[in-house]
Amino acid sequence: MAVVAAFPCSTARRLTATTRPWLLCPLRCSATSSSLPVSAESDASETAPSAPDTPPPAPRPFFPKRGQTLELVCESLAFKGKGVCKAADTGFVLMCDRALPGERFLGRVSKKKGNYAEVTKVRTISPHHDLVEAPCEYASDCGGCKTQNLLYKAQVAAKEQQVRDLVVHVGRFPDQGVLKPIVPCELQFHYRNKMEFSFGSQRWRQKDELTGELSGDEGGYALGLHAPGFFDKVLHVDKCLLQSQVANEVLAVVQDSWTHPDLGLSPYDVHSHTGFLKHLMLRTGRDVRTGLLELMVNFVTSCYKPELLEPLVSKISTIPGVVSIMNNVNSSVGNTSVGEEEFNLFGKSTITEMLRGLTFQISANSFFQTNSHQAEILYKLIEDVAGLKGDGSDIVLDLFCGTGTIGLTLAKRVSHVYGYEVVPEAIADARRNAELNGIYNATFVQGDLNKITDNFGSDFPKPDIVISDPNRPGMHLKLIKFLLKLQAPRIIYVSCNPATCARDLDYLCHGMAEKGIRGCYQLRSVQPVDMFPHTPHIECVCLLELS
Ligand SMILES: C[S@@+](CC[C@H](N)C(=O)[O-])C[C@H]1O[C@@H](n2cnc3c(N)ncnc32)[C@H](O)[C@@H]1O
Repeated sequence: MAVVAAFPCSTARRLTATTRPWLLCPLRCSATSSSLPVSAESDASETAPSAPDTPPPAPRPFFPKRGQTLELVCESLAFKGKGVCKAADTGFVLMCDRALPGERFLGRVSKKKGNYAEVTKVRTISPHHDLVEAPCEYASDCGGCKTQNLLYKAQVAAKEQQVRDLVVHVGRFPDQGVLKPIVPCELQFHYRNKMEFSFGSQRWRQKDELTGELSGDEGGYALGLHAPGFFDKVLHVDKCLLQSQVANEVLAVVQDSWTHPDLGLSPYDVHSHTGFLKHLMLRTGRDVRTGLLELMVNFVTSCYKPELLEPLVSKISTIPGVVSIMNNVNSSVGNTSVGEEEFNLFGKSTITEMLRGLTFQISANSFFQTNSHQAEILYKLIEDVAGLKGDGSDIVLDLFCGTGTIGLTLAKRVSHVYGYEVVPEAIADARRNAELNGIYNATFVQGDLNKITDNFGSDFPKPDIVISDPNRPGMHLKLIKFLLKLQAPRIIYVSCNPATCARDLDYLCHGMAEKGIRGCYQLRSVQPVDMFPHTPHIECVCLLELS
């Protein structure tokens, strides 16, 4: 089915009605879909199935009103894990947060957005297919794990379907031939190597699980995760099933101690800009020699007062596995966890992680793939499609290289890697990681790939392989034009947003007639990978070859 609203128009560069007529001609709703104003009586003739050879009735125009209540059935999952529902006999799409495939519910129209509307769930009438009990007690509140109560097999099937819909409808590729089955994640819990919790002056909890309405609790200070959509409201959590056991131990110790009046610790208040503790970041790595987990604890505070942290540091440092305690001091009013200054309070100031036989040193603020187990698999898939010649002569261009991990894992079997990345600290990490692993054929350059000039490309030879791993907005048109001119034999497009990925694949393969841009690549494969079970995120590795 066409997931019309999987890619809201505001984020689309070129998904307009003129170039994407299916946006305005959504498919007929499926037999499972129903949406009747609850006050209206069902008209049997509207829902009766058609005789097999009678042509389908024309979709009926539908203009839902804000505040209108509809009975809906969720058909699939789309953008940001929202449930896709259709108004009966109209094909009109309504998106609902926390609706899961097969769920029948009452939804109230909260927003109208061009060719689709958003609804807020009011009440579940009958639950979704593949219902399981969410193991985490906070699953319905915290917003991180939107699909924990959906059987994992169904989660990955929904992700695969989402990629298929986007590749077909946004990318304009045939349904058959390019899409490979999704690679599930073996570890469905405890897979995240980094979590950031916030301190708050009040505990919030969801008053209404369905509408997400919050209420303040008298229970005192909070340490936990932000309520979905709120920068200033913290939901208190004692543990998170996505992080390692040792990280949960540390969280429990901090929770037990930090509010004790004798310690004089106060949470930072984002409105009054007073208070000390801003965030608690927990990063898990592995000792390169023993392979055992090692943990970095990073307190982000509004000023430098190590004496205030001392009682917590002495407790936490005794937990086996804790090898580093850091303090990032961030005196700005912003909510970021990166400090202007960083201090080491205990142990080392970096931890390590291994990927594809290389060692990476990770500091409190380094970017690193957050699921190390699945990153290993992702990078192996990248290497498999890279089609290295085997004689060490390949030139690799690693765009959006972050700390250089993808390029570095290929470096020992190629002639040279050129990496480009906008964040200076990530480039510094990439250079350090190269040295740490004895790699001297990798050059990392800081630069903004959204602002390339005609000169771009003069500093490196023509690559045999381009790897492009942009963040969610995808590639800038300037960069796409550059790649079409460069004509490298292969492009491996690694994406964390299948919608912008499908759009960019379309440009690279089919061009853009209205701008006189000709595509010159063939899409060979799209490999979805589940890096983050229970969340809406989907990663894809796509192989393009010069036509
Ligand atoms: C999805 S991450 C990929 C990181 C790396 N390839 C990896 O596997 O660890 C995207 C990277 O693109 C960088 N980035 C975002 N916008 C950029 C831009 N305009 N120019 C260059 N790099 C950018 C981000 O800082 C981030 O490191």
